[in-house]
Amino acid sequence: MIPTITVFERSPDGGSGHARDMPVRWALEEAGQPYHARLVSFRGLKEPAHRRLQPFGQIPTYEEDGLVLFESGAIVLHIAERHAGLLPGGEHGRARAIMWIFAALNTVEPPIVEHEQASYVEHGQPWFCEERLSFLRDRIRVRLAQLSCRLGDGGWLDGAFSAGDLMMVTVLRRLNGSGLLEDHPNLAAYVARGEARPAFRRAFEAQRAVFLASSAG
Ligand SMILES: N[C@@H](CCC(=O)N[C@@H](CSCc1ccc([N+](=O)[O-])cc1)C(=O)NCC(=O)O)C(=O)O
Repeated sequence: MIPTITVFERSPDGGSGHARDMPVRWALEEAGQPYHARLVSFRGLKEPAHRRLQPFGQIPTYEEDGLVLFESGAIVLHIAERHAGLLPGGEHGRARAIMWIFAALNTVEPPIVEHEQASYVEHGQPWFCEERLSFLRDRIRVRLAQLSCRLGDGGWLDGAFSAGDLMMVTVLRRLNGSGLLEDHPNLAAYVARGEARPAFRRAFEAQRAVFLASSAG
């Protein structure tokens, strides 16, 4: 059975591939797995029909043979466990690849999202100030320096490309153009390497096509 994912009918990211259907699309493309994308409006996200799938009223969700999943990391792992190309064969390599999924979502992404929230959502709030943004950027810098040191001149985080790299590239590309990523040429090259993968390009163009169609309408 072909799985169905839910995606924004009109993504607030303007087709730049930062909404969280992107890693799911990318994983499905790496796995060579066709999928259906159900478009959900902002209003539809909050309606009972979608909340039965995703209690937080968000995308993405993943439905296949009666299974309903949410959380992009969990969906990527589910795909990776059932198709070749996203997790190494050996037990230790597999465990480390899963470790890197968590590192991306739990260690590297939080300061990035917190800085985005502060920049776009907290503007105008009494506590908003440039010092807070600067403090949050410094926290991102710490993680990027640590990751840059670990990656060194490696192609991927742990030998062959894995779901851990898919998630880490997804997280890091949110910093494209911020200057923070560019401060570490090996990280910028790592992200570009991920974005150059044919599976990434297919996923990116698919999500962008949805946005462009919504803009034409
Ligand atoms: N932990 C969940 C988080 C899912 C999530 O944040 N979904 C967001 C879209 S991706 C997050 C996102 C949104 C916008 C941009 N952007 O660049 O504009 C980037 C990422 C959503 O549905 N938001 C609607 C709502 O909460 O009402 C997961 O990983 O699946």
